[in-house]
Amino acid sequence: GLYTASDQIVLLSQQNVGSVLVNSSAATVVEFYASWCGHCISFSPIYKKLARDIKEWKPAVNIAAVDCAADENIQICMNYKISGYPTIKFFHAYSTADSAGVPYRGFSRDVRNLRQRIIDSLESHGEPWPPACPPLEPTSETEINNFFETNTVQHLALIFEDAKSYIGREVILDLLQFENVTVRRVLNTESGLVAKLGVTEFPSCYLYYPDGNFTRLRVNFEARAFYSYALQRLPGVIRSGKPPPVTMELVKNSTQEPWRPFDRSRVYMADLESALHHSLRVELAVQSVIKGDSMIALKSYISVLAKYFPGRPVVMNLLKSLNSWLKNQTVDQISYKAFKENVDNTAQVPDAALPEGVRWVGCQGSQPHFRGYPCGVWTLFHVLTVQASNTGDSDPQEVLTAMRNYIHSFFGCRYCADHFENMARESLEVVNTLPSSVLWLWSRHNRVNNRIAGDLSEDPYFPKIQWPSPEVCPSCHMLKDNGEHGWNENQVLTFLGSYFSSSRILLDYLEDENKILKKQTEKHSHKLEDSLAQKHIERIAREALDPITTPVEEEEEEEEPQDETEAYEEDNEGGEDKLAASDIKDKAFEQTPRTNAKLEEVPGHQQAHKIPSIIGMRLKQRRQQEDIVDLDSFVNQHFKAKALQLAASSRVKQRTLQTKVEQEHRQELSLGMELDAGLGMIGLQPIDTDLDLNSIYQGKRLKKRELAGQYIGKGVELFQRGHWISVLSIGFSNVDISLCVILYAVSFTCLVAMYIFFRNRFRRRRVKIALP
Ligand SMILES: Cc1cc2nc3c(=O)[nH]c(=O)nc-3n(C[C@H](O)[C@H](O)[C@H](O)COP(=O)(O)OP(=O)(O)OC[C@H]3O[C@@H](n4cnc5c(N)ncnc54)[C@H](O)[C@@H]3O)c2cc1C
Repeated sequence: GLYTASDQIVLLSQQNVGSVLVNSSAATVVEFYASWCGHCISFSPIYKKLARDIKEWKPAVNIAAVDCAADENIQICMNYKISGYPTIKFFHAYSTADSAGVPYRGFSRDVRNLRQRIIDSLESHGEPWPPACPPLEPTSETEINNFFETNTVQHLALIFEDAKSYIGREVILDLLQFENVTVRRVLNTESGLVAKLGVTEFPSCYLYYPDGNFTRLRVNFEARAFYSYALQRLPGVIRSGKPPPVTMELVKNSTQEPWRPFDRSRVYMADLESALHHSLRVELAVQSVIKGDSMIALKSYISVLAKYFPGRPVVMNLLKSLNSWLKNQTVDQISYKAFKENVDNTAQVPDAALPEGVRWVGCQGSQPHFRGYPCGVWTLFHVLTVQASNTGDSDPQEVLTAMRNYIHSFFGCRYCADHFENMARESLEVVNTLPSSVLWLWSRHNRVNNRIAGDLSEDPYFPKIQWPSPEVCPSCHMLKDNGEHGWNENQVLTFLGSYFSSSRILLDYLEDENKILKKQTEKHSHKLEDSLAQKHIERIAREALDPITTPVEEEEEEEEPQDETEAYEEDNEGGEDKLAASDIKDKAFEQTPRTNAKLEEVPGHQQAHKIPSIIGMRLKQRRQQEDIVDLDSFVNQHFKAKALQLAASSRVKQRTLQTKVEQEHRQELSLGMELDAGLGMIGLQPIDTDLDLNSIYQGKRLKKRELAGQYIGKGVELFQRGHWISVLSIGFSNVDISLCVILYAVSFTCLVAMYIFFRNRFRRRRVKIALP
């Protein structure tokens, strides 16, 4: 069909037609159309616009449509005697089942005329007046004088106008979903009231209070949109069913974070960085492997970020290194883990980091579930479109396409993603200039605002409005010749250019760059330390898997490195050489998937592998410790022996069952069990086989490596537990063991000597007694 549910249009079908059109509390306007009909296609944008325009009238009027070209709907269209398309019919509230609706013959292709026609239809409803529809007739002085005797609302708004004007009735319906305000229309012929309030302009709007005081409503233009906007924002006026916003409560808001005061007319870098953090470290993490469309989306997203994000140098360095790494990926898929290592800058590109965690400022919500990330995404892409347009020579669709793809592939709210995709499909291709790309995103964002205004997801402190409001940008709004509200797009463009410009972005509440880098270095120190420990175990496991090409003594013969950096580098190189000789011939255990080529694009990358001195020191200590831990080596040898046995059996199995994935799984399982048994033999608890070594297992030998990895994983665990292996919590050294052996030998010799001494003595005594 030509419409979707996101168009604020009820889609009629055999299932719902009865409940929507028959005995409903709301009146319904229905378009009967055929999706193949040219007139219907060209009318559909007007009908959608009408639905958006009178969205607030919903309790009184629904907008619906039915596609008569769909087989399943033919019967509906026959029942309503539809003979041409498009046909529009009005169904009064509480219509009966035999009602055929009132046709709008020769209806206008103009939203304003259609809206007024709907008001005429509503007014033509006989008695009793439907309760869902507010009174639309003009009020009188007597009624106003007695109004507060029977009503408790805070505000009474009076719209003075002539009899032909529809503004009063439109505003009454626009305020239908709001509490604490009542709107009535007063005709210019109501001379008593006109004189009492001194009204000279028609239309004009006055607020009338219980004590008889009154004040004129100040608006930029005396028109429907301005009255409605201003009245909806009066103090105490709330959407039905929403809690009233209380400023004090917001300051002690219900989120865990302290409230950060902010200027609503500015963009905050903290929001943009928070959006990046959430997007790159949380939202993308859902896909463990990024491939196909997602890979294209990710590349274009990171590319526009690297190009246009107006970030701090430290963040820009990170985005650029990430972009070059992604660009150099020749394979059509990557693991999220590999990507994340780059986001966390494990290669330690100098002065490059993305702060971790979120600090919402302009995107703070009054409750944890409001605002935050989606607000950050919108803000981020508005900033990017404005930045791109400032460059002057970019592809007008570059940022929008990146956004479209990102939202399509990754945005967690799938419902939102589908709607956004519909909008993009509908009109993105018409964007052919940089200013039009800025305006496209602004107007589509406003469509979303219109659609979700009043939804549960709306933060009552930050209501969805058609943005920017007349207060924020008066010149963006204008009155068209027909009295309708219009946008002055040139002014809007100027406003957006300034609002989202990099020079106006506030840097308040940002984490200090040095702190971010320090935190990152500390994190990497721990990671490197762990990886060195892991390398040690890998070596043992490799020896276990292939003792012929990797002599066991090799480790003992290694020379002490000359300095800390060397120690790390030698260790790295040695590991790779030995790998080449081992049974696992290809580079299964490369520690970082990042290639050097990509780093070259980032200034100063040469220092990337320089390890912090703290790591080197720990490395030295570890080597010295190795010399005295004999029981460690005992455990390692024991493990080697066990691993050797298992590896031999795994090789045999693998040769015969190479391609049978299922059987490999079984094999892994049994190996795990055997290994657990082996660990049991050496007095350790069986350990989890769930060690996550995916990032170092690449290429076609994945399965084979996984098997080896099981051993290495176990080894790492063993190493961590057994490096200082203890019996009854006591550590033993060479000297301890030697003393034990000597003591044992001495005590054994003493016992033997005593035994011989006493035996000889007893023998001699027996000989004496036996003699006469
Ligand atoms: C692509 C996308 C699609 C979404 N679709 C849906 C959906 O279908 N349903 C749903 O419930 N939620 C949807 N959301 C979430 C929703 O739009 C809001 O982001 C969310 O409710 C938070 O609202 P907010 O009050 O922070 O303001 P947001 O709408 O997030 O706006 C953020 C900030 O941008 C500025 N702004 C507002 N309007 C405009 C504009 N027109 N142009 C430029 N700047 C503007 C304002 O300063 C505002 O504070 C979507 C989000 C995104 C990113």
